Amino acid sequence: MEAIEELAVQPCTSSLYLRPFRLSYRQNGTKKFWDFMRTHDSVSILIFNTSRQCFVMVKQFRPAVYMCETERHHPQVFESQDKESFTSLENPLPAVVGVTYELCAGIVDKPGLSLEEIACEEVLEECGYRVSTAELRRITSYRSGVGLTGSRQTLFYAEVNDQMRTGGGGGQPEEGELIEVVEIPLGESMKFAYDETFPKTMGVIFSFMWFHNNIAPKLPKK
Ligand SMILES: Nc1ncnc2c1ncn2[C@@H]1O[C@H](COP(=O)(O)OP(=O)(O)O[C@H]2O[C@H](CO)[C@@H](O)[C@H](O)[C@H]2O)[C@@H](O)[C@H]1O
Ligand SMILES: [Mg+2]
Repeated sequence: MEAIEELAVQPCTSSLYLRPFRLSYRQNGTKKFWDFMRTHDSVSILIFNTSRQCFVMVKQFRPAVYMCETERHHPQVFESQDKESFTSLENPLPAVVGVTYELCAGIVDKPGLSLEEIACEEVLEECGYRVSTAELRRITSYRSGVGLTGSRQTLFYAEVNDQMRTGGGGGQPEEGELIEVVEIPLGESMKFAYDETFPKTMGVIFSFMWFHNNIAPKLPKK
């Protein structure tokens, strides 16, 4: 996962994944505008393995996170205004600065499928567990970015056990996905949640707290 080479950055002029727009409007008499992006909604799934009393999560290289870290070290990296040219990155930072811990998640980009069906596909592709839609519990949904995208993420909970594991997960190689499945033991989960040395999404922290409030009190005592 961590052999990232031949980095080059370029302005994005057209994309399947995001489209920038500017909305102009008048609010209580004041003229304003706001720049935003259209992106896909997403689903994410908190997975708890009851056989091993651990959370099943994914770890992956995130270019956006990597480039934020890169800009801190090389502030000029985004400065080129030329729409065509690539800026090659000399002496790139190690890829590990762009690797984050996340819930299993995926974008909602298949019009024929329900959120639950997409969630089950992601659990299988990314983590290797076969879960049916009836086994998912909807926790809630929220806006994952109100300033720039406004997109909605729906969070589910799934309990799995070792018998439901049908493969290693790891994402879809044909889509270029390279995902490492990681297990966080229940007993270490809140320490992990607040340990800033493990870069992670807010969904991880929120869902661990949800689990501790809603599921942990009802777990059979071991
Ligand atoms: N910007 C991009 N550039 C190039 N290729 C891209 C891309 N976005 C998606 N892809 C391609 O589409 C695939 C989609 O993967 P997933 O459906 O698992 O979404 P992901 O978990 O990355 O992000 C989803 O889930 C996370 C976690 O919640 C949300 O933050 C996020 O908005 C949502 O897209 C990627 O592997 C890649 O091939
Ligand atoms: Mg994903």
